[in-house]
Amino acid sequence: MSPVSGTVVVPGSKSATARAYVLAALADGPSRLTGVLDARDTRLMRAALEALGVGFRDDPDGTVLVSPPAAFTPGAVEVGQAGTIMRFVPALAALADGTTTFTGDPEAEVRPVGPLLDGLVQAGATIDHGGAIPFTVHGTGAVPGGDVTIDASGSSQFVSGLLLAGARFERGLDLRHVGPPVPSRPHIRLTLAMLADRGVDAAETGPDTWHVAPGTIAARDDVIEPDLVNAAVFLAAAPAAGGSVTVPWPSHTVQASGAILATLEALGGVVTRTPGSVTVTGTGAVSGADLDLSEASELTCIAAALLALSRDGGRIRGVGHIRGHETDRLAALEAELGARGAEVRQTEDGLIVAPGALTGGTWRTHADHRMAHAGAVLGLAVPGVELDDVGASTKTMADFPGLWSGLVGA
Ligand SMILES: O=C(O)C1=C[C@@H](OP(=O)(O)O)[C@@H](O)[C@H](O)C1
Ligand SMILES: C=C(OP(=O)(O)O)C(=O)O
Repeated sequence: MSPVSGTVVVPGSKSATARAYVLAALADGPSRLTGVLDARDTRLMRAALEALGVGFRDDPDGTVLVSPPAAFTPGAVEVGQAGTIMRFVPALAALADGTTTFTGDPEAEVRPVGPLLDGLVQAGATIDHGGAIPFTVHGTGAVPGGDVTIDASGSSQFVSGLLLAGARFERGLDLRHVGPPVPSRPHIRLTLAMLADRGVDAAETGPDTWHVAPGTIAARDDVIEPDLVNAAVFLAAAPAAGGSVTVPWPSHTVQASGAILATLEALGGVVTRTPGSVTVTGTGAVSGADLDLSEASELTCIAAALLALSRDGGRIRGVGHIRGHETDRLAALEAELGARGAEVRQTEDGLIVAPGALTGGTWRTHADHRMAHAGAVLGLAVPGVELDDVGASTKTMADFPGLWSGLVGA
């Protein structure tokens, strides 16, 4: 593989777009959003909110005007595979007067959602559920709120899903987590930051407790940052193939910027920052590493692919909960990297990756966008790796193949 060289403009953040749509739907007036992600997850989020009575208007300048309804209407919500929809929208359905059903892809039906729904029930909502999709929310037009205790070790989105709507509960929300550590903490910080931007009095009040005061959520025009996790896929091409990749990168962000860049650096990338961009340079020699990805578990798939390309291999810790992501990512990585010749073993909270003589062949994406990214990264250094379904990448990027071939030229 010849070295890569180029700049990639990555679309808007999935996580920020989902929050901006939900908060605009809950707000006290219309919000204009710029730079939103247009991919499967966010299209389905719009459709879900539309089903609850929220208005969307796409303007010619690319901005989206979101108009909240006077009161949410009940409807049918299709989540696809999106954790953000299955965990963020139920609270809004509980604020509607009537019954809302939630259905999704077969892969979504094995993703955990029980603690979030139990939390809403503790807040006074009525929900029929068996801990997973499909489930039914019987809204009464109001949620009493108050004290809620859940185990959010399965997903930070259980916390975010309650915090986002907590101000609209009659008594607000006092949320406590009890259980093993909550993963993906930067995503909770993103939730709190976006609530603060909208005038909501919401804060982490202790290591595992959060308070949201009751009140209005102010409408706000907002500009969505690029998706830094998706940017990492392109940056990872530099250590995998050698060369240099630049992406626009906000100077100040509450996305997991530090964890993402530290991970790429640990794997052999040389990171250079300028105001507004990041460049990663590599030699094609990937470094072995022992990585704690509990703050940035979405990086696991590309990190495991890079470790398989390294001379010494390494370990990934702190990501046991990703067995409940779009697929069981630890099992999928063990299977696909193993099939290509790496020695990969699951641990309780991650993976041990020992390099082997890697060979080409079919890389199954397991209907998971981040598995598609991992296969693409691996294929830069291993001839003949073929993804069975690059279409899985449309979950969070409408045109990953176009952006990828624009960078790597194939
Ligand atoms: O709130 C969010 O936008 C997200 C939170 C994280 O979920 P987990 O806490 O389940 O890892 C992350 O992995 C997911 O891609 C997006
Ligand atoms: C886990 C992910 O997504 P979701 O928002 O569906 O949980 C992900 O994008 O890696």
